[in-house]
Order: sequence, then C-alpha cells, then structure tokens
Amino acid sequence: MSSTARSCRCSIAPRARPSPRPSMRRPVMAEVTLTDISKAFGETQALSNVNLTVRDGEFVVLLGPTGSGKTTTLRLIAGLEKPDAGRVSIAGRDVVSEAPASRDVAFVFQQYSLYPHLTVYENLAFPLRSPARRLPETEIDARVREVAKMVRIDHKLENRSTKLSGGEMQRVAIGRALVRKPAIYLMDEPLSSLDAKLRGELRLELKRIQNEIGSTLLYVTHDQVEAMTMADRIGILAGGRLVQIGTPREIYSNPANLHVAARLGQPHINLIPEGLLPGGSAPTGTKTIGARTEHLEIVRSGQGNAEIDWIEHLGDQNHLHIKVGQHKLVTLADPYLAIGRGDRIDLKLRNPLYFDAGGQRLT
Ligand SMILES: Nc1ncnc2c1ncn2[C@@H]1O[C@H](COP(=O)(O)OP(=O)(O)OP(=O)(O)O)[C@@H](O)[C@H]1O
Repeated sequence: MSSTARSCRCSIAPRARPSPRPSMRRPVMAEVTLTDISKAFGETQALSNVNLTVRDGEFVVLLGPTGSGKTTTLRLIAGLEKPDAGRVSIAGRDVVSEAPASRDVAFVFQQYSLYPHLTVYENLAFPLRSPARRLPETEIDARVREVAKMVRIDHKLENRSTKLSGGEMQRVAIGRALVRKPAIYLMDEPLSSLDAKLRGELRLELKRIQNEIGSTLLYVTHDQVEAMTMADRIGILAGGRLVQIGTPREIYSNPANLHVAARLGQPHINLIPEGLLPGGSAPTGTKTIGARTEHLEIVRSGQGNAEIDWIEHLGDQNHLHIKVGQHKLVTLADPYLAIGRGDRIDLKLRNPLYFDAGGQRLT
C-alpha cells in the first residue's frame, strides 16, 4: 500500500469539530492501526500487507469493488476473523488475541438486525442491559432517549421495530451502536439496502452525528458519492491491497493509478490512448490519458476532430457521448449548450492525467 506522496493541488483546511454533548463524549482515545495485515481464506488471498491508521475521531471510508477485502478488514478489527500475519491495535493496545467482546467496537451491518418482538426503546436499551455493564435504569433511560433524539427516532420509541420503515429501522440499528459509546464504530454498507432518497438523507445524518460525537468511524461502501461526501479520508482497496489513502479531493484529483482514477467521478473518467487528442503535454512514457469533464475543451466546428454521438438528458445536466474515430468518450455538459446529435466539434485536452503502460500515474 502506498499513502500517496503527491501533494494535493487543492488543499483542504481542517474542519472545526463542534464539541460533543458532555454525556456522549467518548471516554478513550481511539486510534485504530492495522500493520502488515494479511488474511487468506483457502486459496483466496483476501488481504495482503494492509497498513492503515484510522486516527482518533476520524471518519475513514473504504471504497472498492466486490471482493476487494472491505468486509474482511472490518471483521479483523472487530475480532470476527484472525489475521494470518500482522497486528491490529486499538488505542495503542494490540488486540489480536482479544475476544470480540473485549475490543470495544460496535458493528453496524447492511441489514438492520433488530429484535422484531421488541420496541424501538427496548432495541436501543438492549446493548446497555448486558450483565457485564450493570448500568442503573435511570442512566439507560437517559442514554436511550438522547440517542433516539440524535438518530431522530424519538417519536417512535414505543413502536415495535417491525412497524418501522426501512430508513427508520436503520436509524435504530445505528442508534443501537451509538448507545454503547465504543472506541470505534465499524459500518458495513449500512445504507445500501435503502432507496436513493433515504440513502441521501441518512448519509447527511450519519455525518452530522459523527461530527457531533467526534467518534472514530471506519465505513465500507461501493458508493462513491457516500465516500466523497462523508469521508475525512478515503482508502481505496483493490484485490486485497490498500492502493491509496487520502482526502476525497486528493483521491479524485491525484489518483495514484488507473484503478483509483476509475473509482471516482461521474461520468467515469475517459481512458484514451496518448496522441488521440491534441492539447496537454504528455510526459515521456505516457501510454494512457485520463480525461474527466474538466480535462476536455469543446468547441463547435464544421471540421472538428470529434462528433456528438448521443446526448443523455439528466435534467440539470447532460451527458454528451462523443466519438473520436473508434473511441467513445462521455462528458458532462450544460443542458443549454447549443449542440446536437451528429454535430462536429473540436475536442482538446486541458491538463489531463497521464498514466504509463503499467497504469501508474505520471506527472
Ligand atoms: N469466510 C470466507 N470464506 C471464504 N472466502 C471468503 C470468506 N470471507 C471472504 N472471502 C473471500 O475473500 C475476498 C474478500 O472478501 P470481502 O467480503 O472482504 O470483500 P468485500 O470487498 O467486502 O466484498 P463485497 O463488497 O462483495 O462485500 C473475496 O474473494 C471473498 O470471496
């Protein structure tokens, strides 16, 4: 894994965190570190030499295609799997030999695993009622009500969990992790079973809550919009390796290789051979050029080097499908751009991304 050494062209000022409410403040510092972690299941190498630090209070999102090792990473931290090699430490303590219950982590899964016969109140109180905790009822009650307010389910405390909508159930599942105040929250695609509108709403809620309580959170998703909007840093996993970690802006603007470049951006980055389009100045060894919308200049011209093949109307924006010889590119365009199917255009590159034959970024 390599933490990208490239400097970000657009630096992002650290965000000020609001002070957490006194009762929700976490009792311990909670940095999580994976050192040289490898894990195989039979012939499948799920993770190879993964090094990752989630800093205290940080929201890190692991993004990667199916089978890239995201869930395995969470399960190793939670103690549900043992690494073949490497160390897992939480708050400076090596936890590899500790049982899951002693690790002080809370796991939220994709499917809200609520107790259907219990009310929302009882579901939220459940983790606080373990014999090991022995919390007084008054404290349990105060915590349940505070968390219910935080996840905006306080108006349904007496409802059976089966009487809730999908979004409400997932709020309860998140609330049930929050009541425990663990050192770290691990979330495995907690929003993926919800419809797009709810996902958008809960995305904002989750970010707000994490900001409010300043918790350390490692979150797994396939969804680039979730990663871009929620993460302090995004870690890109591919084939069991952490190929890059950085702020969303760094990962988007300064991808270390073709794989990372293709993970972020809508429409997908256009990957074209060097020499296909004029403009830019390719360094020696360039094989492939990565061109997003902001790297393409379009001028209408009767003699142009490209042709508009198709226009997809998305409402606020259009996707222009452009043909350059045998190659097809897609770019975003203003819906008012006076251009139509079959029009010829001049297409030029403007500071695109350059990659060598091995797919590594060149600058
Ligand atoms: N218990 C297991 N037994 C055998 N193979 C496993 C097991 N758990 C994971 N794997 C394999 O390890 C690899 C990584 O799996 P993992 O679930 O971590 O990927 P993922 O990135 O979370 O995928 P998805 O997005 O589909 O959940 C995959 O090839 C998977 O098939």
